[in-house]
Amino acid sequence: MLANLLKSLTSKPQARYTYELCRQLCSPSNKEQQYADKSKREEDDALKIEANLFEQASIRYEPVTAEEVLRKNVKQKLLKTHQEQHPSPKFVQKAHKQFVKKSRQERESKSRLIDDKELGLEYLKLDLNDPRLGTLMISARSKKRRDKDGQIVIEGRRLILEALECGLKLNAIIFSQKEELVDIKEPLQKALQRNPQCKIYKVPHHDLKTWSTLTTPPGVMTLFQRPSLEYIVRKSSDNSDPLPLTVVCDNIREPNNLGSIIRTCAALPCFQIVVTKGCCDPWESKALRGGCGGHFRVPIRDDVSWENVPLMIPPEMAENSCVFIAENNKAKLRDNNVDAIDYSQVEKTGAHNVVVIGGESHGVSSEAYRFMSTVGDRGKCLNIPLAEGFDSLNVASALTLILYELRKNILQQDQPISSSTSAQA
Ligand SMILES: C[S@@+](CC[C@H](N)C(=O)[O-])C[C@H]1O[C@@H](n2cnc3c(N)ncnc32)[C@H](O)[C@@H]1O
Repeated sequence: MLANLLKSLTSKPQARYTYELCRQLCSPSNKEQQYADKSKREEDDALKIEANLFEQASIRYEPVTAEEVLRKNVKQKLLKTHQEQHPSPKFVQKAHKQFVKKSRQERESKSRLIDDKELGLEYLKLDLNDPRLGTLMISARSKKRRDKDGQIVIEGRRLILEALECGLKLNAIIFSQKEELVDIKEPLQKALQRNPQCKIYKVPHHDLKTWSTLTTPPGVMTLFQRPSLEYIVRKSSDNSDPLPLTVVCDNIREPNNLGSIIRTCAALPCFQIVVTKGCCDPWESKALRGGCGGHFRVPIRDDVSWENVPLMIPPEMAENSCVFIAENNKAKLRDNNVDAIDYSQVEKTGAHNVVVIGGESHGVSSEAYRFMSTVGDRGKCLNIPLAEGFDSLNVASALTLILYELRKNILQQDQPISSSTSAQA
């Protein structure tokens, strides 16, 4: 009975030690025992050497005696308990992943597919904080992912209609109130026929608020595929004859301002917009909102370095191009040793015309002045006179005035600057 009790305890290290002690005490003769111990030690040593040899080799060492198997199991059990009490970062990461996966599966099983006959749409109703919404929105909100995946976020019915009208590919519709879709259900249905993979989620308004960039988010948000430059170039020349005007945005950091600039350029319409490095992202949600659909109608060349700006001028017109800088800053004019003329006094425009507009806090850069100097006398600084005490106009307002003045000149002028005039210059 005692032997059985002791054996049952051998799985625990302390009990095993007690068992060994008892076994020694209960042994018949000390000499016999010493002999048995010696041979046991020798056997243990031999096994250890064998184990070490196997550890070095590619063959795995496996215990050969029942006692060793027992010892190995105890060791593994202790190791497991230690890992549970002091988990490694890798273990924690794996456990976290499993947890996220499990909770996602649980949520997915909870969400319901709704076939809405009134809207003629089939959508998934998601619970609060469903990770599928987060995954979708992160890809469109980060600039890096936006550039990679080419997705843009468009909020509000009016802008969504603009995008649909311009034939952009619809990738997702996220809404919180069904009423928001009633008015636009037909164009939406048409867009869905073009892309049946489009995801449609009805989400709690709180979730929509979390991902909206607007203070009062409308109840509907969409993800569209950003149109390619080639697509817009084709569309813009199909729709109307653009004026020979390129607007270069220099240091524009405010998305609302960039949006307004794009809106004006599309309204004119200009030939293209060049957004130099250092400006904000024209495809950012606020800029898109400020653009009122202008983004889908005028070609935008984004993230252009100043050394590449001259390459943006159509080559066949490069010889006969004018460069205009909108300037309000007298110190900069002095530093660059140039005079400004009144914006309404432009006498001649070129076969192509570049207008540079500066940023809210930095104004026009020195690179812009260097660029203007490359066209000699066909480069001019334009100033809009302001009342005493006023430094400047808002960038979009200043550009609008200058562009419409140049438009008047271009339309009046039948012929581009003659080569003799430019030679005289
Ligand atoms: C809001 S202003 C700020 C300029 C900046 N703080 C500076 O002083 O250089 C931004 C840009 O709008 C244009 N702008 C504003 N007011 C103007 C004016 N009165 N005449 C010509 N351009 C003007 C210029 O291109 C200017 O760089």
